[in-house]
Amino acid sequence: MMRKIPVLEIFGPTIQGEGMVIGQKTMFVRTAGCDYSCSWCDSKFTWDGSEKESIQMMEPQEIVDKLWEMGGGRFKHVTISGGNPGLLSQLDGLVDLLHENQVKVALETQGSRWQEWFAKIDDLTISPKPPSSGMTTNFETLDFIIRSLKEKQQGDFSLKVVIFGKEDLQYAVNLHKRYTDVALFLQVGNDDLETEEQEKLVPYLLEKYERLVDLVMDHEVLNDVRVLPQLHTYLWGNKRGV
Ligand SMILES: C[S@@+](CC[C@H](N)C(=O)[O-])C[C@H]1O[C@@H](n2cnc3c(N)ncnc32)[C@H](O)[C@@H]1O
Ligand SMILES: Nc1nc2[nH]cc(C(=O)O)c2c(=O)[nH]1
Ligand code: SF4
Ligand SMILES: [Mg+2]
Repeated sequence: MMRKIPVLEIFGPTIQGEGMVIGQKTMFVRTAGCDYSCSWCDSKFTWDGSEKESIQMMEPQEIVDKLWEMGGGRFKHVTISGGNPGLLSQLDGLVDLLHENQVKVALETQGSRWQEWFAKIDDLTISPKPPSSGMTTNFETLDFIIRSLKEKQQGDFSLKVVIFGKEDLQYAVNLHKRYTDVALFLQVGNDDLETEEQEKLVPYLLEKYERLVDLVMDHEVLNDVRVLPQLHTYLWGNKRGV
């Protein structure tokens, strides 16, 4: 019997608000559970136990049925995020099933675990965590993942680092030097995860975006990077399921 997938949210269609395919119309499947506990995680509910009761154990076909129920004929792209979907070997079946239905598949993961099914992902974002997260990168594992992707990956992949300050930027610089030929995206960190006052959040985050752009413009190593905001926060603030 196929192992079921722990799912916390299925939503969309919406736009991918981050990274390598920003703006892409997509559905989201958010899995439960993470091996990290980033201080600024905007999806803590996936791993802090607060929504344990809402986790649904689903077969790939049930997830596909739900996607079609919600998205109808209005999507061709599904993003799997979490939590860390990279913990779940059983996502292999979901990726295949989506491809059989002519749907492209993206993945958001932090690069702490490898799964063979990563090689089949169309748009794969690896987002290693900088010092502000409180997490430590295992570079042996990350080297293995990047090497495996270079050898096997059928789609595109990129690195994305969330930046909260100068130490994080230095981490991104070191990452860029280590993996020079992998596309690198720098993303503005959101440290106001609680506010519902979107009219205040947007100018606050825009200001942070400008500061990050300034820092990157002045940097001699960061000459081939893309600097992005989390676009969805500009539209919907800290709202969930968008
Ligand atoms: C919630 S995580 C889930 C996927 C995976 N665990 C990871 O971290 O890549 C999705 C993306 O949101 C980013 N993210 C989480 N909290 C954030 C915050 N407060 N500000 C900006 N980006 C954040 C993560 O770095 C990651 O790139
Ligand atoms: N619109 C939208 N774009 C996103 N990009 C990455 C997200 C995530 O939480 O993984 C996310 C999300 O939750 N919503
Ligand atoms: S790795 Fe991703 S989901 Fe896990 S705690 Fe960090 S930001 Fe949150
Ligand atoms: Mg998010």
